[in-house]
Amino acid sequence: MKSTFVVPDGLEPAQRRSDALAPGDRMPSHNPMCFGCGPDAPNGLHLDARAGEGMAITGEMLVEPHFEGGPGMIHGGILSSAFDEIMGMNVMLMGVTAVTAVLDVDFAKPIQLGSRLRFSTEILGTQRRKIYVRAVAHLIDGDGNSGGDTGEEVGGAHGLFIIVDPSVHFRESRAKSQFASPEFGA
Ligand SMILES: CCCCCCCCCC(=O)SCCNC(=O)CCNC(=O)[C@H](O)C(C)(C)COP(=O)(O)OP(=O)(O)OC[C@H]1O[C@@H](n2cnc3c(N)ncnc32)[C@H](O)[C@@H]1OP(=O)(O)O
Repeated sequence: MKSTFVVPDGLEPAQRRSDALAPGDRMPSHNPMCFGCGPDAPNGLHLDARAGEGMAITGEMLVEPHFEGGPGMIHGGILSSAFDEIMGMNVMLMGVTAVTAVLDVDFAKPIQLGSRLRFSTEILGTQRRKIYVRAVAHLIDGDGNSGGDTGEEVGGAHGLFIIVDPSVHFRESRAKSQFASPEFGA
């Protein structure tokens, strides 16, 4: 992966919450209207994420016709959103609420509409409230085999996430959401 993002030395290892999902379990959406993972978001990415081993998760996404940027190609903002979402879901393995402070994307190869993408992401470590995450995206084989990262690597990303108190961070915005959850102070 080509990147200028700097991951500091000496990170603390991230801790998986004791009741985290088992490897292979589907990661629940944190908000049904979320553009990235929400099942009810009408034009959303509908990322399907699964818990992995250790501090890793995976996800899959179909590149829909309405994700178009250049003719026949994925829009760069869509791929960025997918990386943001899948890395944000990765952080949920820790049982904390964190928001993206920095997103660094390597658009390694053009991605055509109709492709299926497989994302693999892992938490690299933490430093105080900061969580460092890395992800890659591969094409899933044309035969529909999604069992591994066997297709071409088409992108990569790093994310810096900052742990927040959800009852404070979403205090003013939550009234604008169709989704009300006690976790977000509703
Ligand atoms: C609800 C669950 C969601 C789960 C999945 C969601 C997936 C999608 C995730 C998103 O897209 S979230 C939406 C996009 N992100 C935002 O809207 C965040 C907007 N920014 C903020 O709200 C604040 O800037 C932020 C909470 C990120 C930081 O503000 P704070 O005042 O809480 O942090 P502070 O300034 O005290 O900095 C804490 C540490 O982070 C560092 N930091 C903060 N922003 C940084 C930055 N931009 N670059 C580098 N470092 C940064 C800062 O230097 C410091 O490091 P040290 O511990 O070493 O002192």
